Amino acid sequence: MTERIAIVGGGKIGEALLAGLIQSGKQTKDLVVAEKMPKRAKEIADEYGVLVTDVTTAAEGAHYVFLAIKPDDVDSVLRELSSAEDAAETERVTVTLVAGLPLSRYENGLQAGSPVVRVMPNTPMLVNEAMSAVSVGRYVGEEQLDAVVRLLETVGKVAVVPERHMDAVTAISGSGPAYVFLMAEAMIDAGVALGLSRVQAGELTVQTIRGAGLLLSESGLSPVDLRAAVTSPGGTTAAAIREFEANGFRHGVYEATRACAAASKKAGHRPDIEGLSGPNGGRSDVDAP
Ligand SMILES: NC(=O)C1=CN([C@@H]2O[C@H](COP(=O)(O)OP(=O)(O)OC[C@H]3O[C@@H](n4cnc5c(N)ncnc54)[C@H](OP(=O)(O)O)[C@@H]3O)[C@@H](O)[C@H]2O)C=CC1
Ligand SMILES: O=C(O)[C@@H]1CCC=N1
Repeated sequence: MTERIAIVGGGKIGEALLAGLIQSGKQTKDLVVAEKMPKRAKEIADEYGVLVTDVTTAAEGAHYVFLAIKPDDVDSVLRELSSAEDAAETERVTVTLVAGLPLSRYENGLQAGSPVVRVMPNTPMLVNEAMSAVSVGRYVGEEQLDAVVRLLETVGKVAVVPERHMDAVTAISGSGPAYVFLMAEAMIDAGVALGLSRVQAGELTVQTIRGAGLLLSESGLSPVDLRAAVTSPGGTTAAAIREFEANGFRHGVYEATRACAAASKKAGHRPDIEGLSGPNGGRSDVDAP
């Protein structure tokens, strides 16, 4: 039997998931998207040839419902999903991609005993190169977890992590692509400042990041060894690295990822979001403030 997958939210990450699943061979008839913005709904339907509809219709008969919505939209979607609990024999697994919000939040919002998996993916999913970290809710069976992991593996790599690590994961792999793109932007601007054309600086930068990424993932060598191999004694790279260090590059990365993890943790604490209770906003995996 083919498995039907619903994606609620056709934004950036919802589209990345949809595109990745289609590229990996999923049939469009087994995919459905719920998107509330009419313009965006039409774009998704035209581009990918999938049914784009409302949450209730999308969830009907779906084996997996992926939530790719912003935290503020979660409560209303959970209410819709809960009241739309279908009569089908298949048990639906809810897979949330939302940053910050704990599993308990969904388990409390859906019907009692609903299986929920929390995932922190990233946008390279668009080209089947995602890094997805997965935490498992308490009502998820082994087969259900295996099935979600298999689905996510069609669009990249998957790691299963304890939920208490999700804020850190968000700071490294969830938001991580943005740091790399920021580095690319800065290198292109720097190339222009050194007299290269923007097009040429772009080509040099993109291929350098691509090549360095492949070397890092395929050579089996550590970043320390790979950097040392570029850094000839008394040479040009050493001059550049000295400036990076003097300008606090490493410190900047520590501080930026700390701020990111804190923002993720804060999302799980927000008292203004209904349904949260207790000092940890319903979370059992964080220390009381
Ligand atoms: N972007 C990324 O790299 C990553 C994002 N995430 C998580 O994914 C989630 C979505 O992020 P992102 O894709 O960037 O955000 P977007 O704003 O691009 O996408 C969210 C989409 O969901 C739509 N939506 C909201 N409520 C409903 C509803 N009830 N029914 C149907 N559609 C709805 C929104 O419509 P409207 O605009 O009209 O509200 C919007 O189009 C966030 O929670 C984020 O934490 C996780 C990992 C990486
Ligand atoms: O910026 C955000 O909130 C989302 C979560 C991880 C990446 N993007």
